[in-house]
Amino acid sequence: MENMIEVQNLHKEFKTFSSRSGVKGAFRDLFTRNYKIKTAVNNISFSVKKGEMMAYIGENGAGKSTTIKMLTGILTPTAGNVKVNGFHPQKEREKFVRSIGVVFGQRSQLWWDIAVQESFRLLKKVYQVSDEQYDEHMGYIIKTLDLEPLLDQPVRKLSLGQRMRCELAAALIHNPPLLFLDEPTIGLDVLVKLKIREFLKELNERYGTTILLTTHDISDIEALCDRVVMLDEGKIIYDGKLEELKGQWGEEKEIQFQFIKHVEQKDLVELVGRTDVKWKKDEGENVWTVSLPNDETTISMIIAKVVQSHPVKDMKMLEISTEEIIRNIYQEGMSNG
Ligand SMILES: Nc1ncnc2c1ncn2[C@@H]1O[C@H](COP(=O)(O)OP(=O)(O)OP(=O)(O)O)[C@@H](O)[C@H]1O
Repeated sequence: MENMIEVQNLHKEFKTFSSRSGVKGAFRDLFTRNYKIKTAVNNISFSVKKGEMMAYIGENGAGKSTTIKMLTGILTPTAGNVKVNGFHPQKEREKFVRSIGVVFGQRSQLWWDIAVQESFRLLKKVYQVSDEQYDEHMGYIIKTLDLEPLLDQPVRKLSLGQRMRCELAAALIHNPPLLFLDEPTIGLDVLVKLKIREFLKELNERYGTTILLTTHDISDIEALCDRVVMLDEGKIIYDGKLEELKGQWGEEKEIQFQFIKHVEQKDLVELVGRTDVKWKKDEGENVWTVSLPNDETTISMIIAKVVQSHPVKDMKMLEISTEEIIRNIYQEGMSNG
């Protein structure tokens, strides 16, 4: 089997009921309820190859979680077919669950009050992992994620970054060939993010683990995924390489300046005097953002000019979020779906 995930014409609708107001309304609700149909995932098809690392992105409410819930067997599709690691996630639930690992940012696999080590032992039992397998595989995971100092701590005492590393380890106890990650680096500081990315890359190389992740952090995708599937209002609007997607918006870069003193827009515009360099006022005192062509000469020229003429308190390159990519694609009318 070449594909780890096969999705055909997958569709999910939610029925949401609304209540009518007043006594009369409540009375009428007794007999007929008003309901609306919300299509969360709209007839999508895609497949993921064994060993592939794929980013599944889209704005809030695009339908990412709903898709992943169907792929992991938590939700039943309204229509369509799903095959994951050779299983039907709902029909063969028990066997299926043993073949995947899941890390959902908000939900924890670990028990709050007991030591990390104890949680690992319980999960080892649940997944029926042999001692040898555990020692070999988890020994590697614990070492690579640097968990040794955390093993005796109760989970509630861990920082977010420490907990995320433990969650990852917990999801991998049975060394599943497929890993689902929902926002694995959200809220983490840069060093922990880097560590987690490094780890996932290594895992993929060592075991050929297939990884499907959702993220709002473009650098997660850059570091890990060759392929991006982008969802909008339940439909796939892009499926391809990040490079090509970047080509559609990558010509622009944004830099944010916080000036020490008040600055007028016309001063900034005159300073640079180019039409492909645009300034906008941002929230915060004396904060301005410039968008400009993404080439090094232009960028350093503009930074030099600005800093020479207006004392700067702070300056940062803005990371482009996937939301912006999507917005840009719309604005430029480049969606190909
Ligand atoms: N149980 C539910 N009942 C009704 N509507 C739902 C339910 N779950 C999701 N939806 C709706 O389906 C749409 C897709 O939601 P989903 O959670 O899949 O989006 P998402 O892309 O994961 O967003 P986010 O990035 O915010 O997690 C949304 O409009 C949401 O309101």
